[in-house]
Amino acid sequence: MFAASDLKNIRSPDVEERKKLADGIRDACVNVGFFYVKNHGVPEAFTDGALQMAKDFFDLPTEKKMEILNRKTPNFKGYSPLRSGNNDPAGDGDLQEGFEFGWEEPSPVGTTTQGNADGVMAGANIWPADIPEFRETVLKYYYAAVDLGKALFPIFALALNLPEVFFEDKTRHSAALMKLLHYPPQTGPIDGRVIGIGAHTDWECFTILWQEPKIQALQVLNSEKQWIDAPPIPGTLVINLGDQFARWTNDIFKSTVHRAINRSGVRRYSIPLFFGTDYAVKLEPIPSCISPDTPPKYEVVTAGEYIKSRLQATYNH
Ligand SMILES: O=C(O)CCC(=O)C(=O)O
Ligand SMILES: [Fe+2]
Repeated sequence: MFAASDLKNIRSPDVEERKKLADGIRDACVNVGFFYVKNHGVPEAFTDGALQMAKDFFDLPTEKKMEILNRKTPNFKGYSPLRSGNNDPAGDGDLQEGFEFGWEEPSPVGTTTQGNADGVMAGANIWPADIPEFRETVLKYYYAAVDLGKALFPIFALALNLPEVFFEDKTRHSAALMKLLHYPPQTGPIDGRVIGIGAHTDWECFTILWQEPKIQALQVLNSEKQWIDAPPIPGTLVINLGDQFARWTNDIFKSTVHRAINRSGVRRYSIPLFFGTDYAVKLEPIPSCISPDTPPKYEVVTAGEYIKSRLQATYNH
C-alpha cells in the first residue's frame, strides 16, 4: 500500500527529473498521505548516533529527566514523561516518553540561518546536563533531516502544480521540531486506551520519521478504516503529511491517521521531525484546491495558532 520514492534526483538541475519525482510523490500525497523515501541523503551514522543518545537519555534516573520537564519550560521543549501526553481524545495517556528540541543557532547547515521562529514552541532548547555529547550528536541528525525537509518543500509545490518557490517565503523560520521517543513494550492484554501513541494526525506540513529497525509498531488507518502496518524498511525514512498541508490543500493532500503499539517485547525508539511553515503564516487554501463544488473546509488560522491549540489539547488531557 505504501509507495517508496527514490530521492536521488531531489536536487537534480533538470526540472523534468524533479517533476517526475514530484508526480510520484503527488500520487502518494493524494491517495495515502504516507510514503517511504530512499536515497534521502541522511547518513546512517547520524541516526545511529541519535538512537544511542535516545537510549542513554531514557536510561537516566527519573529525577534527572524530570529536571528538564517540558511543562517547566516556557516552550514545551524538554522531557515528556510516560502517559503525560494524550494524542487520541478517546485515549488515557500515551505509553511513550519523549524529548523534544528545535532549531538552534549557529546552524552547520548550508547557507541558511533562519533564527528563532516565533510562536509557542520557539526559543531556547534545554539539554540533559548528564550526557555531554548528547546535544552535538542529536543536532547532527536534526540538521541533516532539516536539510531534507527544506529540499522536499519545492517538490511538494511541484506536486501541487505550484511554482517551486511557493513555500519559500512561508518557511523562512520553519517550525522544525524533533522528538526522541521511547516506547516500553506492552505485553498481555492491552487496554486500547493506553497504547504507545493513540490514533492521531500530525499537526505540521509533514513529518520525517525514523523508526528503529526490525521493530513493528507503527500503523496507518486506510480508507476502509483498517489499521495497516508500516514497518521500518532498512535505508528508508517515512514521510507522512500533517494537518497544515491538509488545510493548505483543502484535503487534497491527506493528513493520515496513524498510531503506534509496541508489542515486540523489547523497548522501541523512534525519532519524528515535525516540519511546518512559519508560525505567522495563514493556513489558507491554495486557490487551485478549491472550487464551487469543493468549498473551503477549514477556518483560516495561522500555523502558530493551530499548533498551540493542538499542544494544549494534547498535554492538558
Ligand atoms: O513512533 C512512531 O512510529 C510514530 C510517532 C508519531 O506518530 C508522532 O510522534 O506523531
Ligand atoms: Fe504522528
